[in-house]
Amino acid sequence: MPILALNNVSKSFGNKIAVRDLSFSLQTGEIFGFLGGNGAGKTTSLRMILNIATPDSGKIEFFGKPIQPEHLHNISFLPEERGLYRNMTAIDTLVYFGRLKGLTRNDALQRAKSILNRFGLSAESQKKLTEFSKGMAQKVQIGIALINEPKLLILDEPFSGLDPINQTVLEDEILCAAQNGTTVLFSTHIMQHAERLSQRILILKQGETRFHGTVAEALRSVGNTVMLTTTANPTSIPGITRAECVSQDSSGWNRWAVTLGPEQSPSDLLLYCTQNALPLTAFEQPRPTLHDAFIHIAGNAASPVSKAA
Ligand SMILES: Nc1ncnc2c1ncn2[C@@H]1O[C@H](COP(=O)(O)OP(=O)(O)OP(=O)(O)O)[C@@H](O)[C@H]1O
Repeated sequence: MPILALNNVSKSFGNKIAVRDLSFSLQTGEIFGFLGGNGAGKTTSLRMILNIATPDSGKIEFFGKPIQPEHLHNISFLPEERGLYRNMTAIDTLVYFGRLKGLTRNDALQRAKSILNRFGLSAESQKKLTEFSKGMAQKVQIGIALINEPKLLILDEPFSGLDPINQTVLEDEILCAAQNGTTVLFSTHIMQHAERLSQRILILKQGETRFHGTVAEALRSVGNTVMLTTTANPTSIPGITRAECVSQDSSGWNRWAVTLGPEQSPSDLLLYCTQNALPLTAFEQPRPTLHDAFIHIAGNAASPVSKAA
């Protein structure tokens, strides 16, 4: 049985459809990337999952049932809008939330110390949060989400505001939690995190699901792109759907990004180039990234074959 299942969930604000017919389910221990541009509907969806906002239609179930108060001990949420009791110390804050989530005082204290240590905050454990920087306070808030070792961890933009070292610490925490059986649902604008962490992703655009599948499937959707450095204009080569001159050289050797149609392979293109004596100094096939796939899926519609600038 899935830990969480959404079926055709929709929500509007006035005339604005924030989320339309959202459906997905999460299995134990998986890391699911919930992606979309600004205003795509990610936060609204996460708020509906947590019963903070009510869907207009559709069904959301935890362990096969509508959300119940007892589920809340097994779910943690890092909201996009962070807020803490600033007059408490870091350690007291973590222990307080650990106790609220049902831990004994001793367990809460041990876990709080371990979390502060992992996030490099042991020396600051007795300092009040008023003395903390934004990023340090965010690490405490992430610690609050982790302290009960939840079955489902929901993180809204967890990497924003963290420096690169702490982003890596958080990636490791997410991977470690998943290895221990926690299911992780996280939203992000930073595709590198989603590519490294997620088994499956969902991409929203203006409330609509544009993609739902594995990272490998998303990468395949970009299609084959080949980089050519040539003095010729490749726009008329048969089988290519798009050719964009990405840099020009005064000697006439221009670099082109060429997208191949579904029937065309890079080796077909290379054969065509050699058989037709196309002057070439470079022929590269870059691996697409999730960033490329995201732009392809959630960006503007692909433009037709474009000529050199
Ligand atoms: N309380 C609200 N009242 C009116 N409109 C809202 C409200 N909350 C969200 N919206 C609208 O719903 C849409 C989705 O917003 P949401 O905050 O879910 O997007 P998001 O994907 O989390 O965006 P971002 O990445 O910028 O945080 C937006 O058009 C937003 O203006």
